[in-house]
Amino acid sequence: MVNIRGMVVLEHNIFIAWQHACTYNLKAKQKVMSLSHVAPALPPGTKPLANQVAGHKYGEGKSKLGCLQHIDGTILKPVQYPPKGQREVDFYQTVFNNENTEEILQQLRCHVPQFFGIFESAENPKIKYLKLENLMYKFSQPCVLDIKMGKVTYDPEAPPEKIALELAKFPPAINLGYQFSGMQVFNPEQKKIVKYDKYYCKKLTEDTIIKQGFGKFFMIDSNFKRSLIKVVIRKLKSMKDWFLKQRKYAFYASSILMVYDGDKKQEEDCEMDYKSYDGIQDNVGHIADNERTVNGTANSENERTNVSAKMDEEIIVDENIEVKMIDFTHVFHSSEEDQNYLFGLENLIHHLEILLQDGS
Ligand SMILES: O=P(O)(O)O[C@@H]1[C@@H](OP(=O)(O)O)[C@H](OP(=O)(O)O)[C@H](O)[C@H](OP(=O)(O)O)[C@H]1OP(=O)(O)O
Ligand SMILES: Nc1ncnc2c1ncn2[C@@H]1O[C@H](COP(=O)(O)OP(=O)(O)O)[C@@H](O)[C@H]1O
Repeated sequence: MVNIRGMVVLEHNIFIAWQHACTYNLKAKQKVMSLSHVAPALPPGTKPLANQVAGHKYGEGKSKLGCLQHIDGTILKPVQYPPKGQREVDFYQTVFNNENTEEILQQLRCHVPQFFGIFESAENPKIKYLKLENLMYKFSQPCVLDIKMGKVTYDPEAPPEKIALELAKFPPAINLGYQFSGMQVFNPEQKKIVKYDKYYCKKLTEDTIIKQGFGKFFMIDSNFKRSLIKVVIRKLKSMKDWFLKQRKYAFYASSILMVYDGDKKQEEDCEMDYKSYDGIQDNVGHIADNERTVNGTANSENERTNVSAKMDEEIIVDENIEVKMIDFTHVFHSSEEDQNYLFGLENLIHHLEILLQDGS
């Protein structure tokens, strides 16, 4: 049966979007084409991504397209309308192209989810998906935080209307260089997930983001996860090192996703002496600088064993949290330092260090 009211609303929406397209650009016109009032059939072995905290969700929004989870442990992210979708496809295909031997691209791989190619299902070959590592897969109760990076979140091709929209979304981003898009935390005492949606995130300010943002994510009030925060800081510093070296890309509106298991007790005594870690990390496979004797040679076999034992401990803690860059729909080629992203990254590191100092 034809639902007249639904049809009228849909036609009205298409008309509004069409007007928008005329005043904006071709990109918006292509969006009109992808408007749909029904969710597409799910490819076999998939379901809507559970625990997704931000972005396009399956069955919702204008396109009804969203991330799916596959039983094989990957996620399928729909390729979005042009040019957004193609930019993200190009990005992953370049970074994971085994024939490309550029060191800077190979170094980027550890900071993004693994990419397993483009997927399409026989049922609906029009919809293409990026097949990606599911960063939540190994966790039984994932606590998830999506942080959108950059003081500027509109790309160089954005029309004035999109610029205005982005500036209005979260004005403190100009000073912070990042913003929370969404998060969820599992409370083990109450055995329930607490969700903080985009409306909660938009209310955060420069003054509240450390305690009401990161503090909630790491459950500062009940079970403050110091060891996890230290690992996050280290991973972010490693990301920063990559950004200081790279002159390939400018990342706009890209996110950092953090995931840990809310059901797992994070052992404080798993922590190693954090100060000694940098030396170890920079010399993987070698003896750390600060573990050497004054004449520069390693003390003894015992010390070698100590260092590798410490590294093993840290690796265990390291695996307890994922910190990866996601969402590359607004990535552009650039031969300059990405100061926009770096500014946010530096603030992020600094704010987590403050949380660590003041939190307990
Ligand atoms: O087209 P854009 O680039 O403005 O994309 C919008 C996104 O902006 P971003 O990619 O982050 O710059 C925008 O992202 P944010 O909310 O800013 O994180 C939304 O996802 C929006 O979808 P919807 O209107 O909420 O269904 C997105 O709109 P649609 O892709 O759904 O049209
Ligand atoms: N590789 C991944 N592993 C786990 N969850 C993911 C992954 N990629 C995205 N997500 C989830 O989906 C959300 C939206 O992802 P994103 O790539 O930003 O999509 P969009 O382009 O629709 O905004 C993230 O906030 C996160 O919750």
